[in-house]
Amino acid sequence: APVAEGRDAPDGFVALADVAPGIRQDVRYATPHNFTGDTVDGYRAPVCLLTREAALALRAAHRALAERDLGLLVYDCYRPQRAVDRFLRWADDPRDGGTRDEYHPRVPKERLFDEGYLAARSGHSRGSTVDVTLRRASGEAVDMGTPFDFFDPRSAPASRDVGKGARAARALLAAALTDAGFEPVATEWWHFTLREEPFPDTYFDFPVTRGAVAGGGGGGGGG
Ligand SMILES: C[C@@H](N)C(=O)N[C@H](C)C(=O)O
Ligand SMILES: [Zn+2]
Repeated sequence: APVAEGRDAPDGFVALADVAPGIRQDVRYATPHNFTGDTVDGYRAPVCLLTREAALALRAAHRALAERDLGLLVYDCYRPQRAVDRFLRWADDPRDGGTRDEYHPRVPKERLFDEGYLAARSGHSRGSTVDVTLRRASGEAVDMGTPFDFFDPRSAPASRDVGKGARAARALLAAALTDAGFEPVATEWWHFTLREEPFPDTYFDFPVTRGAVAGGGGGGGGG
C-alpha cells in the first residue's frame, strides 16, 4: 500500500473543529501524555484532521448522543505514517521509558504490535479512523472501565472484566459509532474505522498542523 508524502492534506480532509465544533478534542500524541511518554513525530498541533466522510459520520454520532445528554471526545484522528514509525521504534527500544504501569502493565511493549494494540500500517493514517470516547455535557469523560490506550485484555470492548456501568458505556459508544457507519475492533473499545472509507489503500504522511487543510481551521478544544 502506498505511503503518500506531502506537506498538506489532500483534498477531502477537513479539520473536525470546522465540521463538528461540539466534539471535544484531547489529541494525546501532540502532548507527552501518551504511552510513549513524549510528543509523537508528525503531531505539530493538537488538532483532529479527518476525511470529510469520517468527520460527518462522527458528527452524526455526536448528534445522536446529545439526546442522552452525552457527546464525543476524540483522542486521535488522522495519524501520519511517521508517527506510526515512531511507535515501531518505541516498541523496539528495550528501555522502559516509565509508561508501562500506566499503559500496558501486563503486556510487554514488544508484544503490543503482535497482539493488535498497535499497527505498523494503521487505519488512522488513511484518515477515516478515530480513537474516541463518551463525555458528559460537563465535558467529563465517561468511565469506560479502562483508560484510552490502556493496552490490556480488559480494554477489549467485550471484556467481562470491567464493571457493569463501563460495559454499558462501551456498548452505547459502539452503537452510536456503528449506527453512524463505523466499525469497531475487538481489542480496543475506543478505536473505530469508517466502513466506506474514501482512501482505503493510502497511508498518508503529511504532518498534523492547523494549516494542513483548506480553510486552515482546526482549533483544539472544540467547545
Ligand atoms: C495506538 C492506539 N491508539 C491505536 O490506534 N491502535 C490501533 C491498533 C492502530 O494503531 O491502528
Ligand atoms: Zn486507534
